[in-house]
Amino acid sequence: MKIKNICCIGAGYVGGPTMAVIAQKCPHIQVTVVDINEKRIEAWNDSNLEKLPVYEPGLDKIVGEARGRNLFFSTHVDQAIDQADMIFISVNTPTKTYGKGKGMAADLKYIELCARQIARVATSDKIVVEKSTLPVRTASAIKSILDNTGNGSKVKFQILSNPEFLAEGTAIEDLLDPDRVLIGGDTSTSEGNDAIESLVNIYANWVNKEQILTTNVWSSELSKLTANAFLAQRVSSINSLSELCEKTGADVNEVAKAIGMDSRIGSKFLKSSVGFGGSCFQKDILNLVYIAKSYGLTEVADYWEQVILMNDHQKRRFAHHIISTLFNTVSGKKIAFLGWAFKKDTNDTRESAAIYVADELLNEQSQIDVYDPKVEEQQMYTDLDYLNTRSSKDNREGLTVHQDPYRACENAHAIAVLTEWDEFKTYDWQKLYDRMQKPAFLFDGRGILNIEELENIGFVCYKIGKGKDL
Ligand SMILES: NC(=O)C1=CN([C@@H]2O[C@H](COP(=O)(O)OP(=O)(O)OC[C@H]3O[C@@H](n4cnc5c(N)ncnc54)[C@H](O)[C@@H]3O)[C@@H](O)[C@H]2O)C=CC1
Ligand SMILES: O=C(O)[C@H]1O[C@H](OP(=O)(O)OP(=O)(O)OC[C@H]2O[C@@H](n3ccc(=O)[nH]c3=O)[C@H](O)[C@@H]2O)[C@H](O)[C@@H](O)[C@@H]1O
Repeated sequence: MKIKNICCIGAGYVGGPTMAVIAQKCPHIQVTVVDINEKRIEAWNDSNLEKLPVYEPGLDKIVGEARGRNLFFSTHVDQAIDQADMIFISVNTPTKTYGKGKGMAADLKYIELCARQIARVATSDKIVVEKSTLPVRTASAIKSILDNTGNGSKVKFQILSNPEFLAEGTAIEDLLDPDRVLIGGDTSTSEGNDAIESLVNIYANWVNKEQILTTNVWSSELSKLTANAFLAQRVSSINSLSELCEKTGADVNEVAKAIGMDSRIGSKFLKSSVGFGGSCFQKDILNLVYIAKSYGLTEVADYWEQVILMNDHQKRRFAHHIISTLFNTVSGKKIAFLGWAFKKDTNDTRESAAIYVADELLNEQSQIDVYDPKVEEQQMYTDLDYLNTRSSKDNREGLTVHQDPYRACENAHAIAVLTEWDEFKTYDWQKLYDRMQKPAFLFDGRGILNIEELENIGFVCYKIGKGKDL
């Protein structure tokens, strides 16, 4: 089947950039991204490309090129579903906050709503593509809903799994030049194979065929959770050793380099940090743990859960190290945070380590002053309020947001680097030092600063994973 019209449900961090790239690379296909969030769609349609709801280097250029030509953003979900030959479901699949599986299982209510809506609205055959990250075997639930509700008895549906592997901050690079594209489908029927081929042909407009991998649906669904679990496990592994480095005089960056040169280990994803964040690692591992538990695989579940426990420990120990270094009290002391986003080059703050470190310090009555180049003030308060640790008013009193890093650090007792934004390395650190309380403490939670230079200025420094010479 030659695809002429694509609809994507969900205009978020995945739906927006993914569809923008498909539209740019396939000018012969009309792509409509729909969402129930009117504000988000308005922002995607804003004539000022700086106001797109997702900040990703290079995204504005691609949207600018394709929008209005063959890329559209709309709130008319039914209409877009009806007109499409292929529908991507790219809605959020957060961790459940209620009922069975609370705090672990993926909440599939948005997915189910999409499936029911597609079944209700569709008047012609459709290929439905799971783009969201889903528990293994979700496709069978989607199929059952599609076939048994709405117009399901009249129209035919094929379900594909096409998980997304982009990382935020490098989404456009990752989409334009992916390591692989994974497509799972019903390989046992000719209709299933045709559907797989239709999606392969879309990606083949810019991705080498050798990099387009086709599998059965279950392998595809499970590969996505597995990939995120492996990636997060590497971060927790190196972070666990950062603590041992600090105790023994080793330097975690040197250890990472030494092990990473072994081609069997590889050098990527070995950067020790204040803990991984982002909307997916924690949620997807918890989901994996839940699935393993539901099959009675206790050892498998416990093994992966440790990745999360290690990450929680890393965030907490960074906060506690600040407190103990500042003579065991931060009450009334000003601590400047450089960075709030969960990584550089994104405005996304979901599960960012900064939120949890701030929460611990606010519990100790610290005053926090934050500067982040891309995160908006309101977002920071929303993040803290979401934890429900204290009142909204107390969060606003405890945390002040700045547009200027030098202002944020004025009179601070300590600076903590929470995100690895490149611009932090270019600051006039002497100027920052001069404006701070003394002793001026610096806690580099990302290992990006030149500690020797800072110590020469007079800072008292801590760098994650760097032990002192014994
Ligand atoms: N953020 C990332 O970097 C990656 C995310 N993923 C996965 O992709 C999925 C989406 O993630 P994000 O884009 O980050 O989420 P998001 O929260 O940014 O976007 C999801 C959008 O779906 C919309 N939505 C929900 N239900 C809807 C409905 N019934 N009809 C229309 N719109 C609806 C929401 O309003 C929201 O704008 C998740 O399953 C996630 O695990 C996968 C790879 C990377
Ligand atoms: O499913 C998803 O959502 C995505 O999750 C991650 O992407 P993302 O969370 O956007 O960003 P990463 O670069 O993976 O970073 C995640 C967290 O780990 C931290 N990290 C990463 C690498 C590292 O060496 N050290 C480290 O602390 C980052 O600072 C960040 O907080 C995966 O890398 C993507 O392949 C996947 O598609």
